[in-house]
Amino acid sequence: MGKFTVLNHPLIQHKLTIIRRKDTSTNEFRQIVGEIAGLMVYEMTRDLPLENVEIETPIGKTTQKQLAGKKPVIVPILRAGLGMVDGVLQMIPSARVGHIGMYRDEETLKPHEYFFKMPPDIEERECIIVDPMLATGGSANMAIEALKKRGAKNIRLAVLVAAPEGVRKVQEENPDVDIYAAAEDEKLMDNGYIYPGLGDAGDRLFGTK
Ligand SMILES: O=P(O)(O)OC[C@H]1O[C@H](OP(=O)(O)OP(=O)(O)O)[C@H](O)[C@@H]1O
Ligand SMILES: O=c1cc[nH]c(=O)[nH]1
Ligand SMILES: [Mg+2]
Repeated sequence: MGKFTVLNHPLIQHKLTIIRRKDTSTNEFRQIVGEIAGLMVYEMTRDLPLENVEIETPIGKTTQKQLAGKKPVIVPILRAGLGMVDGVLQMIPSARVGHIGMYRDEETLKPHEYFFKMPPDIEERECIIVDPMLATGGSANMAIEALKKRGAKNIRLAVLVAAPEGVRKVQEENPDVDIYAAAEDEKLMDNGYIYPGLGDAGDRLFGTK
């Protein structure tokens, strides 16, 4: 089964509380989602492989470390996942970005895919899916499966708020994928929102409600 890790660093927890507040402005919400995403990706990439590289400093030759292999790919699930991209790119500026467009039907809560565009060679890249909310887990599972269908082998998922139901569903259907969250909340409500959550992440990021 994939690991589920809550990244409960004090800075992450503090910032998450700010964006949960219903009075937090669109501007501040957007800014802080990016900051949390950057802190999360810093924590969740501790195990990325390194390789030796020969370099020359102004003083002399030396062997040092650099990230091994092809650049990782950040995969936001549109729309809300877009809010996490810039924060992640501040930590890994050379990462590639692939997009998966998806929305949940408000009645059935089933996800629908409407866009998919990845950089080449995703089978050789670490794929980091980003989406602020893991609710039923339907969107995350569909995104993971879409990536696997195109050959992706190393996939991890970063969400801000996870419902226990969504974590279970991803672990059951995609046991090879590790999940990282800033918080695990109490439950999923009948209407598909996470309690206490932060509301509709896409609407809060883009001011669409
Ligand atoms: O785990 P699930 O039950 O699938 O729900 C989570 C999905 O719902 C939200 O997107 P939404 O469908 O609201 O689209 P948006 O990002 O365009 O607002 C959220 O950003 C996730 O992608
Ligand atoms: O609470 C939730 C659940 C799904 N999507 C959101 O944006 N918020
Ligand atoms: Mg939404």
